[in-house]
Amino acid sequence: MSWDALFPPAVTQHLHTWTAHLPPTDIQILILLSLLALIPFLPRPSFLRTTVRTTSLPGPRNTSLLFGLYRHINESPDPGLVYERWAEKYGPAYVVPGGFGSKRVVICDPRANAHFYARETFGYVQTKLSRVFIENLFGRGLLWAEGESHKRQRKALTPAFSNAAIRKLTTVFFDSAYKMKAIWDAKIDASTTDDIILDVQIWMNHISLDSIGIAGFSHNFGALDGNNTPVVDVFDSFASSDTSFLSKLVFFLGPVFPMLQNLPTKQNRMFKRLRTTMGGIADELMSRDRGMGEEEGGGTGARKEEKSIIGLLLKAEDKSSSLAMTQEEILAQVNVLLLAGYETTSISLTWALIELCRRPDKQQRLRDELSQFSASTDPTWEQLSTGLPYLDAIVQEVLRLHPPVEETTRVAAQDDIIPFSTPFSSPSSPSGTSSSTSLVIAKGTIITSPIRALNRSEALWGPTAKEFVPERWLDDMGGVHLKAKEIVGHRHILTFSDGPRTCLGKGFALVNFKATLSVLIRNYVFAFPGGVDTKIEKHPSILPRPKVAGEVGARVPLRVGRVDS
Ligand code: HEM
Repeated sequence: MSWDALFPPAVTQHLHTWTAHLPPTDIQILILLSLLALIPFLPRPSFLRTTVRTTSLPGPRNTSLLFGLYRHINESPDPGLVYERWAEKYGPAYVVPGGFGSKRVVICDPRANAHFYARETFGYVQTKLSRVFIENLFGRGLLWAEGESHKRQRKALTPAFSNAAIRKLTTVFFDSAYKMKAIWDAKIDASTTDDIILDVQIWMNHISLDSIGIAGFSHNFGALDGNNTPVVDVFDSFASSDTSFLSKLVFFLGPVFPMLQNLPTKQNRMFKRLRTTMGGIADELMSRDRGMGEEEGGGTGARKEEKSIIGLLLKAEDKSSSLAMTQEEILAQVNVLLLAGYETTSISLTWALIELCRRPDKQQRLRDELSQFSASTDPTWEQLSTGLPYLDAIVQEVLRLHPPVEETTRVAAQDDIIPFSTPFSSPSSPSGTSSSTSLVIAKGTIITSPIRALNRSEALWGPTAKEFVPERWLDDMGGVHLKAKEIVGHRHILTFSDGPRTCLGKGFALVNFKATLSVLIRNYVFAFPGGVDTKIEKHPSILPRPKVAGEVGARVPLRVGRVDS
């Protein structure tokens, strides 16, 4: 079969160039895709048609039939900037074309975003692609569930994330940080120089995995001890990217053909390995604590700590409870909590160290604030939460500039009208372009909230929006920019998203982040071996990670020396 039968000459020329480099299996997959590609152009059956039409919106022109502009966005060094520039050109609502005639509406207005997030899980739900992806990666747990099922699962887990529960975990976070300190100290002692070079990204991975393991599941993965357990291996392997043509194809065509997520690409095989490994761990953790409860009369062990994550999961096995979960849901929660907690925390800590290397003056100011604690005392939960304004400002600024989850994409489960505070333009009116503050959304429309763009928008945060300025969170700088106050997420940033799906582990993450960073900055001085202007690039992984330009893999080597050396 020839491409020429399917596509016009301009397209076939591109396809011939590509396929010349592809093995036969990839060609077969491309042929299959081409046939599937015709589906969107077939007339839709009447029962799928809706009488409501999404307001027609302006937007960038499509440049690729196969990938639309999704590849352009994803492969850009700063996808947030791409969205921001389009917002400046087309207004706070615009359409971005995807592959094969698909498209999504991007909303860049604070009020529109508040409305969108508030309606998550009922009005706006995971796209088919996300559901396949989430199911492959985590299973059918909290992240996969919608509506009432999501509500029930979330209610069952919420007590583990109360302030009282997190306060008790503070010592766990410090214990992990001191364990890492002991290892680093030994390395420095063994070195002939005063400082050593460490790839901090891998260390932040290991401390994040150990902290969530112990705090959430009373399980020590031993990543800091150098254990090469399967789970550590699998997590580490995420930092290596899969840049094969097939993987790219699957990634970019996924929005149109979600089932492609099931093809055996390197990344999908990695996800499968993770699921199998995690399934084994989840089973082991649950049966260990289930056994403990039975042996000790059901009133001890994990059951005694009923408000811990594992305690609540065990409780959810009780079928008579209104918050009962199926075994599949319970195992999926273990995956969600481990992966959601590990990946995001590790990326944020790495970015914090990068920003503090770029600005040694700010690193020193943080150290000065922390100098009120002697070698044998650490900040309490209260101090970490509200008593250390510069630490808080640093953490908040890192989360604003580098949100690990860069956007939220959902599909409208019902027709809706999204209110805007700033009028957007629509070319649909009979008299030409009109402006409006009500965006009509038809069921089935895909919507994107560009988190990174909103967190770093000059229109919202002022001229220093792209700079690392922790002082903006302090009163002496007059606080957050007036316009940014219209954003309703956690302290006017959307890093933890918002609404019914807002990050469940936010309190856990913030205290862990602050406890770990406080130990690191009190004890070590960090610097780029290549100087403050060292270039940082994006490294594709489950979530994009930072890397020092020129390094192989997601490596961030930093010079680490003792504070008093
Ligand atoms: C800096 C650290 C973190 C960031 C930036 C972050 C961010 C987010 C975001 C943006 C979402 C929404 C995802 C979506 O709707 O698609 C989310 C959900 C979630 N996060 Fe986090 N997260 C962090 C740490 C954690 C930690 C440490 C845990 C657990 C220990 C956790 C548990 C969860 C869970 C369970 C959900 C799903 C909530 C739901 O669907 O109802 N997160 N997180």
